[in-house]
Amino acid sequence: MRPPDFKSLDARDSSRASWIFRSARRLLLLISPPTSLFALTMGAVIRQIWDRDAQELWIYVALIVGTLAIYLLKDQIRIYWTIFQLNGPPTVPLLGNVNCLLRKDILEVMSHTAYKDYGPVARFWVTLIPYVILLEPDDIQVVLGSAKHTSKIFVYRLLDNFLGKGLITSDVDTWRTHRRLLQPAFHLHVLQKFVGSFAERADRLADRLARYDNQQLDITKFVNDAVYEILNETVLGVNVASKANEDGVVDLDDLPFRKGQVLMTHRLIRPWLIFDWIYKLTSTGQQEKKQSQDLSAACHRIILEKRRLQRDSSSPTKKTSLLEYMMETSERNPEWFSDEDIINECCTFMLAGQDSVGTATAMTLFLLANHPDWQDKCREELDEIFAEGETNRSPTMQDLRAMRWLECCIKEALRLYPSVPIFARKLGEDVKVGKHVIPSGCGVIVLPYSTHRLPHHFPDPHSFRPERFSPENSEKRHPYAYLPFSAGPRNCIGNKFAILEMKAVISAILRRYRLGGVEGKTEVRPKFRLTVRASGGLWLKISQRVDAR
Ligand code: HEM
Repeated sequence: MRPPDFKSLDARDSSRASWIFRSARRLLLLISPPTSLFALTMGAVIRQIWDRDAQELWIYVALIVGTLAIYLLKDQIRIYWTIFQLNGPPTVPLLGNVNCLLRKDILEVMSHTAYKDYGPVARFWVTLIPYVILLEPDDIQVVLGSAKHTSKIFVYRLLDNFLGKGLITSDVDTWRTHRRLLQPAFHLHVLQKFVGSFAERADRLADRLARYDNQQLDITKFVNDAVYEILNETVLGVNVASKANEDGVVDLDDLPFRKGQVLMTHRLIRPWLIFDWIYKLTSTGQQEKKQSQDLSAACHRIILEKRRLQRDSSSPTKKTSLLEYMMETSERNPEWFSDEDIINECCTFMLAGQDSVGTATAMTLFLLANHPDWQDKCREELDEIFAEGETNRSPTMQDLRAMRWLECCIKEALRLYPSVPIFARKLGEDVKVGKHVIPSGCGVIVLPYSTHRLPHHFPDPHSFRPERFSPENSEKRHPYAYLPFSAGPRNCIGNKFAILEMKAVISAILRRYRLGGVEGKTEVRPKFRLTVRASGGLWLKISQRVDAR
């Protein structure tokens, strides 16, 4: 069928068309200049078509579609333009650089060669989506330090099932509201209530180690058990002691928070699984969905039980966990914080606070075992805090805060082996870093594992030197050079919680045991995961102190 002959439109239609174009032009001039300019050009083109021969119609249609496509994709085009000017690892068709995540030496590349090979601003392709990697603290500060760049990149969506739609993965608007509501729960005066639980579970761990006196052991599992018990008590308010059998062995297997598995890399190296509707059809997808449903159901059961207890109790029950704090927040702000939000945030805390703290605590113990001078320094500090005869005294908040050398050792362990070796943001506006302008909408990756080992910020970067974190040495450092907990408005909300908890666990062990290295197992063999792991475990030898405090 022939297209209509526009020239045959009658005069009445033509004058109505002119009136419509004139009015539209006036209206557009009131809107923003670039949009108006674009729309006016398009209007002029359409007007031309209106007056043209039918044969030329298709050329104009093609021109319009092309211009429209460029206009709609202009942000993507700018991102690709920037990316092609940056260096980065060699790519593989379709996968981009995702295969790098599977390299055994990926952490070694991050810590030893990435900066030398690609410079402070590099590019990284996750399938067909390009990202910019920033390694220098000055550049990182521009992004992390600003409230304009608090969005997360799409990859975080792949964590939804595992972490729940809580603070880590939620969109900016939800995140802002929830962060404001939950921040007070992590103030020191609230954390103070958890110190008893930290100390009690740490003591139980120290008791459990007694049967390994003068033996070698992989400390990882012991520490992970203690951390899991602490989270059950402090986040969910589960009475862990009531779940111990006659031998003191705690059984928390009825709760599913330990069985979680992060399947992000599994999906990234199979790009078709990035699409939720395909992933949900696979057995892994269904398994992950079931896991997420189990976590939600467990939290829901606990909430109902707590509500029942509150109803049945004549006097107001004392809040002893983050869950109870969140229930109260929800009662006060039902329109902003629902039961579903409580469940999501509970799952997030349970999972975000598990391996991160477990790895950092085990790494610190391992490094102390292999650096006896620092172990002695920490022990002397503990001997000053706990007088003779105070062997059974649990630490108070003041005691924990007075463990300054121990804090330096924990910080140094987190510098060398940051539990979270990678995280990312999406830019909310253009950002200038060095000679490059990174366009708004582009994803930016931060690698603490690389930045923490830049020799111009941390001289002798691969050595364990906790004195770097003494107040006088820290003062001179760039505030964004050290990022184990990220930084800026979307940093780790559990930062102080984690440091206090680690101090409680490590000090309980150092008060009762001397730690030594195990021949042939004195090096950490770090493995890249969402949270760093140690391949082959973290081995040390423990012996009871005769002069325990
Ligand atoms: C050594 C222990 C820990 C380390 C190294 C660590 C590290 C981090 C890092 C790097 C982030 C930023 C992630 C990102 O931007 O994608 C983060 C966020 C977060 N962490 Fe931690 N974390 C630790 C312990 C904890 C604990 C104990 C909890 C809770 C009980 C927790 C809860 C969270 C939450 C909820 C966020 C999201 C914060 C937000 O976006 O507002 N973390 N953590």
